[in-house]
Amino acid sequence: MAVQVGILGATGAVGQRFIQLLDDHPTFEIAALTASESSAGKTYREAAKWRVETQIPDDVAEMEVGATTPDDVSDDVDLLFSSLPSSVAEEVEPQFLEEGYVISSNSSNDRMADDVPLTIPEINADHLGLIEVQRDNRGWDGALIKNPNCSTITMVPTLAALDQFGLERVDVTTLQAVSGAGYSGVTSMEIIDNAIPHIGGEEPKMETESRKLLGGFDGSELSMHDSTVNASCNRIPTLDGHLESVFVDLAEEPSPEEAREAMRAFPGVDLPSAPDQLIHVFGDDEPERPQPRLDRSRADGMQISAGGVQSTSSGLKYNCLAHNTIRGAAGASLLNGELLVEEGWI
Ligand SMILES: NC(=O)C1=CN([C@@H]2O[C@H](COP(=O)(O)OP(=O)(O)OC[C@H]3O[C@@H](n4cnc5c(N)ncnc54)[C@H](OP(=O)(O)O)[C@@H]3O)[C@@H](O)[C@H]2O)C=CC1
Ligand SMILES: N[C@@H](CC(=O)OP(=O)(O)O)C(=O)O
Repeated sequence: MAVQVGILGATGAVGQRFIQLLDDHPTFEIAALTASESSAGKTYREAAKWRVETQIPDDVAEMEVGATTPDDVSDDVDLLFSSLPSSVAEEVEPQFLEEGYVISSNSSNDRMADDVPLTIPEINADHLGLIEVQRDNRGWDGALIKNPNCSTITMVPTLAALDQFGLERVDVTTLQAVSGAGYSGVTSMEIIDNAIPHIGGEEPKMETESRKLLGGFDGSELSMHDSTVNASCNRIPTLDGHLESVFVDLAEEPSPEEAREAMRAFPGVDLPSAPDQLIHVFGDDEPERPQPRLDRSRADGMQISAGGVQSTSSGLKYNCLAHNTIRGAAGASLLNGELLVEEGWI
């Protein structure tokens, strides 16, 4: 039977991606859409300024948008996807959790909380065990699970693949697409013919979230991975797709080909929205790849790409890329929702 899902913040940039990705989903059926008070009571077609390249599915277009309160969401909804501004999510998500809802959230609040699973299914599905700890700590009947920041999720699968060689230090510089800032985040006058070498709050997120994702879980407590991570985050005038230049120090000295093979061989998961191969790796015959325009839509935007792998004096350097609003946002929450179903939490 279909799992009934709701989307909190359904009219926004990430909310629209949820609707696109949930169209014809084999397990999930959209049963509730919420947004701010100014959208509540309107049909989705009236409320959303639709900007995704595919059309609004007809059944969704005519659904009524509710306010973002538990009273406006039916008890029949089994799973909520959350794409609210984090300041709003911080206030509203606990109201739903107290009512027993399970939330797969893309918002950044609570990502680093000790009792909140921050999960990429291919990397650390075992961290879902924290839900028991969370329920004990907070007295919620529901459960809160987060996916990481879009720049973090672009890099972490490659780091997870290289950790078999003893990951000690990471230095990363990002080239991030404008869609990450939302539709009104950077103006055309600011970004055309330009690059902005600062994205507020982004660097600490990459430096901490990646160590939580790569860390261990002993059944009751998380431990952070003991590498050092330094990030420099930059906005450039691409629309979608974050490209990152990564330098890693490793305890061992794998050749570039061994590193490429480790990334290629990194296992995927058997979930409906997961790519068959998590990381697409370009060989040294294509040193100019990955590129945002050419590679962001691999496996419907769910695959990570890597290339340009070369040795350095202390390890390796390479480039990686992911679609920031799909693998980096709505697709990441969707995959976590599929994991919650697969593991019996819903
Ligand atoms: N864009 C991206 O690439 C990424 C975004 N994120 C995160 O995802 C979240 C959503 O981002 P994005 O979709 O770009 O944001 P948008 O501003 O495009 O959308 C925000 C959504 O939240 C709703 N909303 C705003 N204020 C309230 C409120 N007070 N009460 C209830 N609902 C409200 C809006 O409804 P209404 O239309 O009625 O105003 C809209 O549906 C953010 O936390 C962001 O940081 C994370 C990773 C990547
Ligand atoms: N800050 C990211 C997008 C984002 O909203 O991240 P987070 O989910 O950590 O708030 C970007 O600018 O590309």
